This record gives sequence, structure tokens and C-alpha cells, in this order.
Amino acid sequence: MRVCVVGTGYVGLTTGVSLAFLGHQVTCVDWDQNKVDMLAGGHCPIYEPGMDELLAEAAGNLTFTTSYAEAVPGADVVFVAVQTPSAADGSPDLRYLRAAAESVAQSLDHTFTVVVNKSTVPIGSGNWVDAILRDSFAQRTDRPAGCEFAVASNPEFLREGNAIHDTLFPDRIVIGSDNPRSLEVLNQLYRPIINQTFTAPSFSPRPDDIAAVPLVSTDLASAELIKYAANAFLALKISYVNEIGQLASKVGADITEVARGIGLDQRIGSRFLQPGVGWGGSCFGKDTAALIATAGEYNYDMPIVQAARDVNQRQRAIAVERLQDELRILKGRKIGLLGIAFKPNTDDLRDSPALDIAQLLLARGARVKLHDPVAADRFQREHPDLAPCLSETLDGLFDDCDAVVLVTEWAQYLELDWSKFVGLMRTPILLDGRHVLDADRMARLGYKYLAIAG
Ligand SMILES: NC(=O)c1ccc[n+]([C@@H]2O[C@H](COP(=O)([O-])OP(=O)(O)OC[C@H]3O[C@@H](n4cnc5c(N)ncnc54)[C@H](O)[C@@H]3O)[C@@H](O)[C@H]2O)c1
Ligand SMILES: O=c1ccn([C@@H]2O[C@H](COP(=O)(O)OP(=O)(O)O[C@H]3O[C@H](CO)[C@@H](O)[C@H](O)[C@H]3O)[C@@H](O)[C@H]2O)c(=O)[nH]1
Repeated sequence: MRVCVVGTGYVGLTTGVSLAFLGHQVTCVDWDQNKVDMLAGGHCPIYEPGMDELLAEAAGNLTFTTSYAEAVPGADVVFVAVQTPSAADGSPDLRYLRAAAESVAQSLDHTFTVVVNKSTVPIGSGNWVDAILRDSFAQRTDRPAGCEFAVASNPEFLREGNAIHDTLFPDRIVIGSDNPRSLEVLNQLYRPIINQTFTAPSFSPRPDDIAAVPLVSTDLASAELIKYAANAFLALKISYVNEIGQLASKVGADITEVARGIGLDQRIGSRFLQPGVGWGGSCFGKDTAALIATAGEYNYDMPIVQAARDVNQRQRAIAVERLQDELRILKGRKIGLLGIAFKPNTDDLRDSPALDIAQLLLARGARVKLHDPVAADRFQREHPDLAPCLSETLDGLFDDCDAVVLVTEWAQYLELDWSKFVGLMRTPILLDGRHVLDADRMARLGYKYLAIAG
């Protein structure tokens, strides 16, 4: 099939490259000339493991452009994968989606095109995009005869750092439309994934991947709500383990044992029960806020989702409290933060706990140093206010430090020669913000090991 993808960020790029790899003819359009130039030259503008290899494998079916007139005509499917960041009141800012829909409408010319919202968009956005498309199309003086289109929703569930795996081997595919023909087109498009009929030399299924991927084919509003409901559930699962973790500290229980003990109940499941400084990233914060904002439009409260957000924010403050309890005075102390990205294997800094923790420490008069193996350049570009706190080297971070906090569990940090750095510190306090280090080993190496929870 012929596919156009609007937006070459984490989602759009992964979608475009994966569909091209599966044999579809894909054109990706982005209004950012720099990104398009990089991608056209075979270089990936984001850090996403495996993306360079898949870009190379899919190159024959894939083009990049800034021109909708090159990308949209003839497409059977147009995916819209632009950003939908939070506005000040928590509701999603849909200006990028509106701009994309207006531009798509200017170039539609096919007998039947499905315009698919892949961005995470509030319930009702399908209808809204449909109205924008129809209005913009109606204003064209060059309207092609026989051109038809319909809107569908196809929410994306990929995790950054695992984007390609999650796209080729998803737990499910959700498509929603009030137009049956659109659902049929998307069903066809995704056949190779649903039936797992492709071979990908660079990517193999993992033991718990499923051989036939379930397809949830539903109405527009349900598909849109599935996305928010899934993210809110994952966010509250993490906040729940973090809330129990604080109680574990008080009663003298071990949260790692508690999480294992509850996760083995198959009704609960062991994933997303890793305690620590909590969730960050571009999705959980934004999407829980959007869900609450949508509910507000119906005069409905969502106290569970709100509590998940509050607990998550509190975890960041708890990291600082743990340091203050130990050091007594934070003013003038040098604190090193290991990891700036919101999780390992990505360079994404959006809503990263490290940024909040750094700001909280600075506000209490501490001197802060941050290190990241991948996101350092991006950190300097996107956070010039904090840029002087960057430490290019681990020696520079540990040197004369009063405490170090593991904020992001990069493999490089887990495999660190910790014995080498302990001697550089003024006081060897190590706060494990992700509950991933071996407490006994760290104590043997001379660290005073602290965890976020008991
Ligand atoms: N990042 C994730 O892990 C993830 C996962 C699932 C869903 N989502 C959702 O997918 C959407 C995209 O997220 P992302 O992280 O890929 O965003 P992103 O910011 O990485 O990428 C968006 C891209 O769209 C381009 N763009 C914006 N408006 C445009 C327009 N009118 N015309 C052409 N290009 C335009 C931008 O230049 C940018 O390259 C969001 O709604 C997000 O909530 C993200
Ligand atoms: O047990 C856990 C699991 C995760 N996290 C943190 O939670 C955040 C989110 O992690 P993850 O879900 O792996 O990353 P994202 O790339 O943000 O992916 C989420 O958000 C995407 C955007 O909507 C969805 O597509 C994915 O399904 C959903 O997992 C990160 O800060 C993690 O450190 C924990 O603290 N404990």
C-alpha cells in the first residue's frame, strides 16, 4: 500500500520505517527541514536502538520530504503522528494536529484515503479532524473529482528505547473508525504484523511475544479512550508500588520483596512494579493530565488518576528528602545525579525526574552535577539554564561529591566499576533512585547505600 506519515518524531519515524520495512511504499513528511535532511541522508535524528539498521533495511521503500504535495497524493493511508503537548490547563495543545490536518486536506487526491490519528488525542478528536479536513478540502478550488476520505484512530503503544520491537511485535493493535471501509484498509495494512508473516534479521521476537497479534477493531471514541486508559493504568501501577514503598520504609518491609510477592499473582502481573523516583517522559504526565481535563469537560472527577500524579510528584521530592535526612544540610553540598534521560535507551528529556530533582536541590542551595551517557548534548541544547551543571565525565561528577543519586538506570551505570569512584567522594553516600543496585555489594565497596523506599 502507499502510506504517508506526517511527523518524523519517535512515533512517526518508527511507524514509517517499520511499514516501509514490511513492504509498503512510505513517504514521511515533516516541516522540520533539518530532520528531513538528516533522515534523507540516512541519519536518525533521535537516539532509538535499532533505528539506524532498520532505516538502512527499509531505504528502498522510504522517502522523506517537507512537502505535503509530494507525500499525500496517492496515499491509501495518511498517518498523523505530530506532538500533542500539554497546554497550561493540562488539556492537549492540538495546534500541530490542526496544522497537519489542514495541510493534508490541501493535497488529498486519491479515490479513498484513510486519515489516521496516531498522535495521542483527546476523545472526540477524530470527529474534530474530520471536520477540519472537510472544511479545508471544501475551500480548495482545485478539488479533484472522485476524491474520498475518512478518519480513523490508531493509537500507538510503543515505549521509547523499545520502539521498533513494540511496533513489529505489539501486544495488540487498536484501530477505531465509524467508517467500515477505513477499518478494512487498516486491517490490510497491518496484516504482516497481525499474522507475523515477516522475517526481520535484526529484530527477533522475545519469549513472551505472541504469534498472532490481537486486533481490536472498534469505534473512534473507544479507540481514543483505550490509549489514555492504558497509559493512566500503567502510571497508577507505578505510583501504587511507590506509595506502598513509602509505607514499607516505615514498617521495615522490603519493597522489592513486596513487589515480587504481589506481582506473581497473575491478576496483578510483575511488570511496571519497579519502585523508584517515579515515572517521567512525554506521555504519562501529559496523558493523565489530558484524561483528567477530558473528564472535567463532563463535570466528572478522576480521583484515582489524580492520586497517581500526586504520588509521582511526591517521589521526586522524597529523593531530595532522603538526601537531606542523611546530610542534614544541603546548602553548599555537591550532589551528583547519574542519568538525565527519563529512562535508559532514549535521549528524551521530557518530564524527566532528574530535571525536577536537580531544580529542587538547587532551590535548597546544593551544588548539582548531572551526567548522562547519551542525552548530554540534548540536555545542553534544551535546558540552557541547567547546562552549567553538566558533568562530561564520571570522574568530574564523583569528585568531591557529598552524595550521588542513580536517577536513570543506564546499563553503563549498572556495570560501572563502582570501586574506582568511591574514593573520589567527600562522603560516599549513594541513593539508588531505581532500586537496581546490590545494596550489600555497594556497602562492601564502602558506599553508604540508601534507597528511595524500604
Ligand atoms: N514518544 C512516545 O513514546 C509516544 C508513544 C505513543 C504515543 N505517542 C504520541 O504520539 C504523538 C507524537 O509523539 P512523538 O514523541 O513522536 O513527538 P515528537 O515531538 O518526537 O515528533 C513530532 C514531529 O512532528 C513534526 N510536526 C509537528 N507538526 C507538524 C506539521 N503540522 N507538519 C509536519 N510535521 C509536523 C515535528 O517537527 C516533529 O518532528 C504524541 O501525540 C504522543 O503523545 C508518543
Ligand atoms: O516499573 C516501572 C516502569 C517504568 N517506570 C518509569 O516509567 C516511565 C515510563 O516508562 P515506559 O513506559 O517504559 O516509557 P514510555 O516510552 O514513556 O512509554 C509509555 O508511554 C508511551 C507513550 O504514550 C506508551 O506508548 C507506552 O506504552 C508507555 O509504556 C519511565 O520514567 C520509567 O523509568 C517506573 O518507574 N517503574
